[in-house]
Amino acid sequence: MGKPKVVVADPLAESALAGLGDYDVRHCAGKDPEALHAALRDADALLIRSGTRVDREALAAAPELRIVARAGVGLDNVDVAAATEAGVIVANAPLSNVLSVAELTVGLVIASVRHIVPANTALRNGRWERAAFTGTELAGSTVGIVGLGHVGTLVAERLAAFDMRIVAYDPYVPQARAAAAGAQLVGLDELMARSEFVTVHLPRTPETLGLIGERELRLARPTMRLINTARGGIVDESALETALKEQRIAGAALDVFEVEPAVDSPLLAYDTVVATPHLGASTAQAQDRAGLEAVAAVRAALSGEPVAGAVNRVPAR
Ligand SMILES: NC(=O)C1=CN([C@@H]2O[C@H](COP(=O)(O)OP(=O)(O)OC[C@H]3O[C@@H](n4cnc5c(N)ncnc54)[C@H](O)[C@@H]3O)[C@@H](O)[C@H]2O)C=CC1
Ligand SMILES: O=C(O)CCC(=O)C(=O)O
Repeated sequence: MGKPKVVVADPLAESALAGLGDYDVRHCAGKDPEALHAALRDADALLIRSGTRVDREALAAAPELRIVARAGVGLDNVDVAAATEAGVIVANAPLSNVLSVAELTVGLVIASVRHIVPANTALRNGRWERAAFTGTELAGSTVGIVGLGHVGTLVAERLAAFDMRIVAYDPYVPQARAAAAGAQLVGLDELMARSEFVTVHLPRTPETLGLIGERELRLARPTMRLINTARGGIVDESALETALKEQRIAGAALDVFEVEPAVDSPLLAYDTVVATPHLGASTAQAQDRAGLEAVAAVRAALSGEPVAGAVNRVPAR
């Protein structure tokens, strides 16, 4: 029997790749379905980040596959139900990068309200404009956190240190847990109406797609700034663009988009939008942790041991 075959379909930290030395490792461009399907033909394990879509077709192309290991949190790019039917373990690294996402979120809040990006652009273009870029202090303003899970809680704790009031919408979280994070649970409509900042920390599911749409944005204050470091599509981008165009909200800070790469997004045309290319997890520390956890999951699955981070149960093979 040869070495188990492990396909690496997205860029992973070197520290993680070092843990695959005793396997037959093949790299492929996971965003290209043809290349992915060809690489999966005799693969025992697949390592991915957010750039690779593991759908029913990809699973059908992988008859030997035993595990899909996601070096990160979101599993919206993996058809977990189809994997379970096919007897393939799906595992993620649920805490690996949440601190990095929370820190980027705080950065986007400040960048947005203090006009850091347009002020930088103006200065580089020879314009010393101070009055145009007057901002607002965070202290005393209200932030609405949509989704009070791992990232949402870290964001709440950090923004509380700026003396902000924290309200949160999450029907699955008990009041006591919200209170421990310094947040008051409210309904989504109340959150939209009360907040100067609304920050989204939900998984992308059929239930959350379009959760913040035209109706919700119409409840917002004209001073509201919307931050999304979770997933594109949870905020309806066309409704967001209309709200920005009509100046019904003050701005948005976006790390994620409905379609990525989002180089052609019409949202990029607005000075009131700060945008980053899905960088929430892009720190050295988060990538080391995510990659190492995903590799540990692969090693466990290929040796028939229990897989930490497995999100489904499949019969042992
Ligand atoms: N920008 C980036 O690079 C990254 C983005 N993410 C995204 O952030 C998301 C959140 O991450 P975590 O906080 O770790 O997840 P989590 O699972 O800890 O928290 C999600 C929260 O959303 C709540 N929720 C689920 N459905 C809801 C609904 N319909 N309405 C209101 N609340 C709902 C859950 O109760 C839970 O508390 C991930 O699913 C992922 O898509 C995660 C890591 C990196
Ligand atoms: O670096 C990545 O793969 C993106 C991280 C992410 O979006 C996640 O972990 O859910």
